[in-house]
Amino acid sequence: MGLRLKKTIALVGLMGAGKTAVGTALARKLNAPFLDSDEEIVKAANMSIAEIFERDGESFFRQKESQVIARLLQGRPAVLSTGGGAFMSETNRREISRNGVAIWLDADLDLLWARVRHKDSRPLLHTADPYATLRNLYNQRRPFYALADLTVKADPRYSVDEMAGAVLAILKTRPDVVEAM
Ligand SMILES: Nc1ncnc2c1ncn2[C@@H]1O[C@H](COP(=O)(O)OP(=O)(O)OP(=O)(O)O)[C@@H](O)[C@H]1O
Ligand SMILES: O=C(O)C1=C[C@@H](O)[C@@H](O)[C@H](O)C1
Ligand SMILES: [Mg+2]
Repeated sequence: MGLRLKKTIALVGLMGAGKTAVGTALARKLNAPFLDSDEEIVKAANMSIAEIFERDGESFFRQKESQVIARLLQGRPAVLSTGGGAFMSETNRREISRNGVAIWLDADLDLLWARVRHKDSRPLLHTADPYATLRNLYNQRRPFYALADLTVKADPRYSVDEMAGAVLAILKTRPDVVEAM
């Protein structure tokens, strides 16, 4: 039995939650397009996110991020992986709820840290104590992520594909988002 996506699913959560990895697997399961706001910004600017932060600053990045998210939400229903900070913006939250459904991939701090610690592609973690920075972001941002329509708790034992399956199981309880065909 196939499933048809009726609205765009926006995945939200901190760096390392799996928005990109799980989103890619979920889109495959739903036979839907996969979009990643970070990736779209990188393509349009022809620069990495770290380079954009360095050259133009975070607030410029946030403006571009809002524009890209608004544009991507206008297309046909898709799985949209958002940047880790996108859901902090009230404008972005409103756009997402008007046009789609937000799902928080909720991973514990230690799991997030295990996944991001060896990569230097995340400019916000270019600090003297990146673990403390991640912990601060985790504490500041959880109340905002909790505003998402749905939450899927990440289990450290899950593979990417199993986590995508857990998201799909929750989506099946939402006939306004997916329908059997
Ligand atoms: N069960 C799992 N769920 C999600 N990611 C997993 C899992 N197991 C391993 N990973 C790995 O953890 C990393 C998650 O990072 P990913 O880039 O998907 O996060 P993100 O939420 O998109 O972060 P960012 O906000 O920085 O873009 C990937 O390298 C992924 O392969
Ligand atoms: O958590 C954040 O604020 C960010 C997460 C990444 O997805 C990128 O959007 C960027 O590195 C900022
Ligand atoms: Mg990502």
